[in-house]
Order: sequence, then C-alpha cells, then structure tokens
Amino acid sequence: MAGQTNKRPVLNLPRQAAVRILNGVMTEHKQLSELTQSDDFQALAPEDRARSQRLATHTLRHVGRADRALRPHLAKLPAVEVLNILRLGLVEIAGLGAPAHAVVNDLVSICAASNQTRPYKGLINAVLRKAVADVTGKWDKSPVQMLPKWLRNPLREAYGNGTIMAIETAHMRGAPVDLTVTGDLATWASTLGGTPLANGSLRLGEIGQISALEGFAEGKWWVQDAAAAWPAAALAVTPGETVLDVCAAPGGKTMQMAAQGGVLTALDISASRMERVAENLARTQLAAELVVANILEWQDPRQFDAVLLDAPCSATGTIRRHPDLPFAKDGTGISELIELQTQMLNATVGRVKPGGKLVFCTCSLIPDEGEVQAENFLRRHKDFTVDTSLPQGMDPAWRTEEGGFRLRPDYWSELGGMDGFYLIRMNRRG
Ligand SMILES: C[S@@+](CC[C@H](N)C(=O)[O-])C[C@H]1O[C@@H](n2cnc3c(N)ncnc32)[C@H](O)[C@@H]1O
Repeated sequence: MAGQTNKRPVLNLPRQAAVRILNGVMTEHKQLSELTQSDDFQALAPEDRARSQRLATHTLRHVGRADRALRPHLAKLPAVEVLNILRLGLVEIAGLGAPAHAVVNDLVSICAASNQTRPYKGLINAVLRKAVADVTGKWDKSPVQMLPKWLRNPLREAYGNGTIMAIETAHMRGAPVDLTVTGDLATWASTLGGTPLANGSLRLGEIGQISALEGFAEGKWWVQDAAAAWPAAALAVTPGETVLDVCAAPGGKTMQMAAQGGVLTALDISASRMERVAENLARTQLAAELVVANILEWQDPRQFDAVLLDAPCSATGTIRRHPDLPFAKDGTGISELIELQTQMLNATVGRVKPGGKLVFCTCSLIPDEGEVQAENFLRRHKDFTVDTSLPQGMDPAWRTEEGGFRLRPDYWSELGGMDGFYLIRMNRRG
C-alpha cells in the first residue's frame, strides 16, 4: 500500500543460519559438514558462512554450560528449536562477549520469523536477559561440558574419571590449525609465524583464510592435525618403496608418504572423495596411482613394501574439531564399524610383502577400534610382530600394552592439544 513502510526487521543472517545448523544437528542428527553443504547455507556470503559456522561450533562446545545457566529460568523445557536460540544467545553474549542488547533483539526477531517459535519471543527476551545477568563474570568458571552417556560411559571405563574430564576440557578448547610442510620446518615456521611441533608438524596461531596463506597455492603444505600425521610417519617410507594407502581419501597421509619418496597406490571406495585426493595431489605436485575400489573385494594381486590402513571409525578422536559429533550421533553403528575394521585388516594383510611393514590406525578414542583390534590382529596373524621403534616426537609413555600408541586430546595441552588417534606399526616376517 502506498506510504506504508516494511517494518520487518533485517535478520542477522549468520546468526539465523547458526540456529538452523544447531536445529539440524540436534533434531535431524545431521553433521555440520552435511548441513553446511545445503543450498541455503552456500547462498550466504563467504564471510557470513565462516561467522555462522564459528557461532554454531562455539555453541555446540558450550551447550552444557548454557543449559546449566538457562535451567533455573525455565519452568519447563521448551522445544529444542527455542532452546537452541537461547543457547546460542547465551554463548555469544557470555562466552564470546557480544553486546547483549543487540544479540537479544536479533534473536527475538529470529524467533518471531518462524511459525514454530514465534509464540516464544517473549520468553527468549526475558530468559536470556536473566540468564546473562546470572552468568556474567562466572562463565569461564562453570563446569566443562560432559560427553553424552553413549560415549562417556565406555571412555570412562577405558581411561578413568580424571582422564575423561581432561578430554572434555580439551574438547571445549577447540583445535588449532596444524600443517604438514614439505620443505624446511623452521623456514615455514618463520614465514607463517607458527610453532614447530616435536613430530615435525607446524602449529599456526591466529589465521584468517587458509587458502590465502603463503605456500598454499603452490602446494608446499597441507592442513593435517599433528596426531593424524603420526601414522604415516610411523610407517617410515623410504624413497622408492611401494606403498598401498588403504582408505586414502581425502589424501592427507597419501601426500605425506608420496612426499617421503614412496611409490604410492591410494585406494578408496568413494569416487567423490577420491576426487579430493586427485585435487590435493595436483596442488602439491605429488604423484600416486588412484584406485576406486572396496578393499574387501579388490582383486589386484600386487604386494607392497609398506601398507597403511586408516580404517573408517567412530571418529570420536576428532570432537575438538567436530563438536557436533556427540549430538549428531548416538553410538549406534559402532559395532558394525568394529566388524568392518576387522574385515579390512584381514583383507589388507596379504597385501604386505614378506619383510614388509603395516600401520593400522583410527581416529577413535574407543579401545575396541584401536588397542583391542590390534591385539586380536596380532593373535590371528603370527607372521606379524610389533615394531618397537619410536616415531619422531612420540612420547614413550603413550605406548600401549600390545605395542601401539594411544594419542589423546588432552596430551600436549599446554600447546593446544591433539586429536585422539590410535596407531600401531607391525612388521611381516621375511
Ligand atoms: C578415516 S577416512 C581416511 C582418511 C585418509 N586416510 C586421510 O588421511 O586423509 C576413511 C576412508 O575409508 C573409506 N572407506 C570406507 N570403506 C571402505 C572400503 N570398504 N574400501 C575402501 N575404502 C573404504 C572412506 O571412503 C573414507 O574415505
């Protein structure tokens, strides 16, 4: 109508998208990596996407704290979509120091924009203001967020209470960016301003856009957590050795072993993920034969000097980077993964030449996907023995009973931690 102004408020797009991500994780049990591929999310400007992802990630790391602060102000728990708006607001204001007035007003508008949450806009306003007043100055002293029972119970049994709390603290802190560099570590440390780590990785401090950093376009380094860089280092490939990388995509370990001079065959079941390996190899100007196949059915008769099996697993070692995982998953499917890992080990064993070497690893914290799997393998395959050498920078205290290494997120805490991983190197008798 002429003269009428549109009074609808302009919503903060990153905040609105962050609320949608939280809803997708908590109600549809989708992972952040999937939700951020949606058309809606991809339509945002790159800086809005980055901001939204940061907000959602930070909220997921602090849901426990937020819920503790909100509970006294809620007579009964509202629908999760409403709760997520409250959680995000509290984390942004109390945890990230955003101005309360602007955030509350905007979240009230976001609440009003959906039919489902519209009736609760008054509640958002009132509860957020009270909860923020309660936690101001006390947020960092609030207890750390606990893992959900499906994961906490088996981990507590494996590691004990104190360790679980240390792991949970590490999860809340998030993860720095680590690089694997192909040239001189000290030179890259001064060029990019990072800290060289004992295993040869480079840890970066504050970074903007990764792809804008010096050396990215030329493929001089790639992003890889320090813990994830140890399995290939443990395989200790020497120039000219033939190497089979089973479960290779997206190719972090393939690149490492190709850079060491190995003659690489990279195998993965997923054609689309294998495209990422090809892109990564092209950028880093490294070479590997790429095979898209199921290792359980691969008919190729070749044997290799060195074989690495980085088997699919619960990925519970990567929660620092993927705080959505404890909410998106519920523990179902882990026994199937354990069975698949056993089958993969059995399918891989014959690929190792007599006198050759094998590394098995998973990015899991659950011993059934690591220590137990390796122990059973060594019992089944008497022609394999544990390699007793210590990979560069590895702490001997991390050696496990059966001869592998248990890496945990609470290790190197003064440096910013590491992902959880299990790895073992074994040698086949000649
Ligand atoms: C943990 S990821 C591998 C990460 C990779 N090694 C790296 O360092 O970048 C596990 C991979 O196993 C692959 N995979 C799952 N089942 C497989 C199978 N039966 N045969 C071959 N690859 C499989 C998945 O497609 C996935 O890419």
